[in-house]
This record gives sequence, structure tokens and C-alpha cells, in this order.
Amino acid sequence: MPTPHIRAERGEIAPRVIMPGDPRRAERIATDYLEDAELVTDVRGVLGFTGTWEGRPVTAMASGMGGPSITIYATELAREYGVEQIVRVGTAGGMSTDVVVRDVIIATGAHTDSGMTASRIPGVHFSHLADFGLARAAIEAAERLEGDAAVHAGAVFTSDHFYLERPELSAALTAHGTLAVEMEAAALYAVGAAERIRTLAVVTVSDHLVTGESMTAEERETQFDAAARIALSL
Ligand SMILES: O=P(O)(O)O[C@H]1O[C@H](CO)[C@@H](O)[C@H]1O
Ligand SMILES: O=c1cc[nH]c(=O)[nH]1
Repeated sequence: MPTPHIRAERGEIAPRVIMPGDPRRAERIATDYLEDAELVTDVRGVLGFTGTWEGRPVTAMASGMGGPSITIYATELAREYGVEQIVRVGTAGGMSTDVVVRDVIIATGAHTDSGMTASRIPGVHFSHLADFGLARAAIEAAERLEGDAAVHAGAVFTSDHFYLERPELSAALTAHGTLAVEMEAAALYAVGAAERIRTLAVVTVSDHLVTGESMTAEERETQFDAAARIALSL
């Protein structure tokens, strides 16, 4: 049954969902990786395609940007479509000098100062954790990958801001081992905990807060092969 934000019928969305922020990246995953992919939702331009990858059904559907947006889609997918697993395939800004542009990060946890999770369990510093089995499988898949992408596992920072510069906060997070900043992982992990579904974020470093290195907008759409292959294998 369609929801306010997803027009697919139940059964048109696979139990496994690959979720980039960008609708065009969802379309590219469908065309470049999936077989027999069909558009199943396009409400608000947030595209979702269902097809198969190595014979297994999978849906590639965008989340839009930020915690509120991914929370809406992930919650509706879990509650209304029986989705069991959502793997975000996103971009992130490098914070640690241990990572460089085009590296891939398997986000085993996500720090955040977002009010979204603060309001889920007031008074508690909730731990936003990836599903352990998915994270372990992603690390194993990365070890089998051909190509020269460097893959890291560790914590990211999920921010509600893209443009607000907070150098002291960045320095403190980096000093505590945070690898990169993005805008959805913590919210996705909170939905995973609340709805009892498996969630993981695999992000490609698209720019670096310290070195200033950056991908172009076109590269942000295309340079995610390693992350996509890891996510699709799960
Ligand atoms: O490339 P995506 O998956 O959208 O991820 C990152 O890019 C967007 C900001 O440009 C935010 O959504 C951030 O999390
Ligand atoms: O959220 C994001 C994504 C990419 N780069 C950033 O600096 N922030």
C-alpha cells in the first residue's frame, strides 16, 4: 500500500534496500548494477528501482539529504514494506588525515549532535551503531574487492549542517577517532534500532575538511563503485 512518500505497492520493494542520498545515484545503481530494474517510486523525485543483483532482489532508493528525510523513508520501508535491511551508499567529508578523497568508510558507528535522536530517548546519549553482522560482512567484502580503493572501518559524525564551520568540534571529534562527516548515518542507525532492521552506511570520501581536496559534482555521482559493490554484496 502506498505511503505519503512512497508510491510502490507492497511487494514491489525488496527486503534489501541500497540507499544513496542522491536520486540520480539511485538511478545509476539501477542502470549500472541491477538486472531488470523497474522504477517503483518517484514521489517528490525520490527515485526507487527494484531489480536483482546476482539473482537476489534488491531495491535502490534515494533517501534525500539529512536525518529527517532518511528517517521518513527508512521508517516507512520497515513498517509498510517489510524491508529488513537498508545500506546507505553515500558521500562524506574526510575529517581525519587517515583518510583521503575516494577512500571508502564502513561506518561502524555514528556520533551526532542532532536533536532527532535526542528526542527519541530524552536524557540518554544514544549509541548509533551499525548492525554488527552487516558491518563484519562489509569488511569481508571489502577485503575481496578488486581495485585500489582503500577501505576503512570506524566512526563518522552525522551533522544536520553542511555549511556551518565548527573547527573546534571537528578537532575534538577527530581527536576521538572520527573519520568523516556526513548527514544521515546516525538517523538511519536509530531507525534500525527502533524498527529492528539491519542498517549500515558505506560512504565514499568526496572532499576533505583538512586538505581541501574535493570531487566534482559529476564525480560525486559516479565515483562510488567500491561502496556500491560492497553494499550490493550484503
Ligand atoms: O551523497 P549523499 O548520500 O547525499 O551524502 C552526503 O551528501 C549530502 C550533502 O551534500 C548529504 O546527504 C551527505 O550525507
Ligand atoms: O555531509 C557531507 C558530505 C560530504 N562532505 C561534507 O563535508 N559533508
